[in-house]
Amino acid sequence: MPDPGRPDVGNTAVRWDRVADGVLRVTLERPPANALGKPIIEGLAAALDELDAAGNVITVVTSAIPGFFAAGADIKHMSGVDAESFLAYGNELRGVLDRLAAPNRVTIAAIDGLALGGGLELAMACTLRIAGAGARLGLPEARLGLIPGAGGTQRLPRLVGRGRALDIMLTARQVPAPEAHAIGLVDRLVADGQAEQEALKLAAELRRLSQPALHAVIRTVDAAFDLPLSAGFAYEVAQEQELFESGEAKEGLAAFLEKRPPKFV
Ligand SMILES: CCCCCCCCCCCCC[C@H](O)CC(=O)SCCNC(=O)CCNC(=O)[C@H](O)C(C)(C)COP(=O)(O)OP(=O)(O)OC[C@H]1O[C@@H](n2cnc3c(N)ncnc32)[C@H](O)[C@@H]1OP(=O)(O)O
Repeated sequence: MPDPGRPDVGNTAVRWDRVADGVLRVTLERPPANALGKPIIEGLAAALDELDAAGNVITVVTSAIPGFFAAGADIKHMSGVDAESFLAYGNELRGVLDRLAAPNRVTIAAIDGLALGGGLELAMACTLRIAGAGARLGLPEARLGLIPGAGGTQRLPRLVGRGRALDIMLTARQVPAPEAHAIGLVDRLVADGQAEQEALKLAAELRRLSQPALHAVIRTVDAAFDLPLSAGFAYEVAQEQELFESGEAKEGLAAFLEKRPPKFV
């Protein structure tokens, strides 16, 4: 289990700490708006290295900046780099978000405040999103002559459907959390300012379940978007078979019959 820490003394933009057995909190803190420049990109990469080393942890990604989850890619930096650097940093950011989205981990974005552009793309790379009632989410890249370039055009339609995704990206508007919850962009809507607390509570609940089973659920649900139905059913069966032959199902079934909590990995 990783100790509380930071990537290195020089990087204060991302820190992580264990808040319960098997639950890790990754906190973004880069004033004034958690812009996703190098400090956060590199900090997230270091936090992911720790997560990979820790194995079965549930991760909550949260912010220590009042009013912001993250305001997107760093405009101040973007306006000063050439196309090659822009592409390179974009690849770095996309790479980190793709690692975050890996199906062998459960991540929960705790959103209070603004999650815009790359900040929302970061949240959409998480397994689940919990938002406080005052949060606002959007992909306003069109205001800058850009498009969401860190997975937003692919992940948003999968969450809310083509029409709503186009509405959000074409209008570049901020979606209030209650609307985001109603359309499926946010999975749980909580009182304003309570997203992190609720995310940590959910993380502790999920950690008591079989992590291989949770990872298989994520893999199988994600496969549904890429496979024809019959192939999706076959993939589901294969995942079920693999779990049934694992120690997890044997432990889960035995624990039920013995009326005791299961001891999962
Ligand atoms: C060397 C590293 C290079 C890193 C480059 C990035 C990687 C490359 C990316 C490629 C992949 C694309 C990924 C993504 O899809 C693209 C984007 O995310 S584009 C950005 C999208 N986000 C936005 O458009 C939001 C921009 N911000 C706003 O609209 C407003 O600031 C706000 C959030 C609505 C808040 O408005 P206000 O309350 O009026 O407050 P201010 O505007 O004064 O902002 C306060 C303060 O925060 C600074 N700030 C806000 N957003 C950003 C930002 N995205 N980047 C940098 N700084 C930001 C703002 O400048 C103010 O700072 P201050 O002036 O006080 O110093």
